[in-house]
Amino acid sequence: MMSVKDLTIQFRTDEGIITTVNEISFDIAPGEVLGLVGESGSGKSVSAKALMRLNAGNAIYGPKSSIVLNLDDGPVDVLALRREKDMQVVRGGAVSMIFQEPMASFAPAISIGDQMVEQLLVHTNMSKKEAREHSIDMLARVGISEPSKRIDQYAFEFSGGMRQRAMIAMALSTSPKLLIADEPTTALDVTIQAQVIDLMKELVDEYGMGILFITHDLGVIAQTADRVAVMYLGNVIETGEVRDVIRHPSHPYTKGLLNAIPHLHDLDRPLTPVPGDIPSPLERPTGCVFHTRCAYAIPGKCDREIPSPNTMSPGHTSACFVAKEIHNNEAEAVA
Ligand SMILES: Nc1ncnc2c1ncn2[C@@H]1O[C@H](COP(=O)(O)OP(=O)(O)OP(=O)(O)O)[C@@H](O)[C@H]1O
Repeated sequence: MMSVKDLTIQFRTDEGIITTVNEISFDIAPGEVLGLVGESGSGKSVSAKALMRLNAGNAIYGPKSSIVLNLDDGPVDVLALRREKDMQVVRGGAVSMIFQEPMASFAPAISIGDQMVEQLLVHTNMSKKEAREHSIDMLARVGISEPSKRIDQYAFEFSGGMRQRAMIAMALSTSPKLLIADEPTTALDVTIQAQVIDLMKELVDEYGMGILFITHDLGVIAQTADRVAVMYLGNVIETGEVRDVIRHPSHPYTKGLLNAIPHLHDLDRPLTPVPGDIPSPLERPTGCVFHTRCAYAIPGKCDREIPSPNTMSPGHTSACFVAKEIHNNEAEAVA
């Protein structure tokens, strides 16, 4: 449904041109949840914003980059959209986005209902009355009680969890084909986080839409996504079915992310986070971008050559020179 190929995103800055996303490719099928995971600064949000053409004006898309959204009435070449009016299809129409901070989605001085109705008037053929009824239905659908009263309230009158639900209701009210969820549960406490994740899963089943779920937390990805793409400094370094990647991580970075997650059944297990910090995009390392933090780095090779994706199993690839060894070791450890 959404197909991203060789997407490169650079920004013009005072310090020069920086590359924040480097030739990444991924597809999302209807009813599928693709998790995009990586540390802060790895390029997850700028990739997601590209799908909605929401990056700032200093963004430059590489000449080979392609983003195609397949709709019932034909494919849309997202990067070729020029007029603001044409971009509406990927901004709240066929593509919707929910954010970590729901206040970012709601204007503080306009009631939740007026905002939901306005969005429906822009993106659908509904009358005002139909739009209001549909909005009330959507609020009820996401578990907000007394929706016909609540709809006239303002975002500040809702609790954090309710605001998150209202944002999901608003994002889904236009029946998008693709929902982009950027750290939607990070700011919530764990019980509400679980409720929101369950709700999103139900809605995927019910509406058959695809979800791009962005987070730095592989634990959340394990609960939500079907497939995962792990990003590091603008590159997708490992991708595959979630279970495959979590059981047999085949890139040192993915292994590092997994080693940093506490396990409730083994609280004595030491947590070993990836050492060091992600380099600035102004100082992209040569060779494999991860070599400066990698325990497996081979001097003279990893700092010079760029590893291509290696296939570990169908659909599971890792861009690392020692991917096979890591994969096999992990397989033995699990056995
Ligand atoms: N308009 C811009 N001009 C210059 N650099 C930018 C611009 N927008 C984003 N960047 C840079 O792009 C890089 C990737 O940012 P991005 O927000 O995609 O990371 P992220 O993986 O989503 O991190 P986080 O989890 O913190 O949101 C960062 O170094 C950021 O500073």
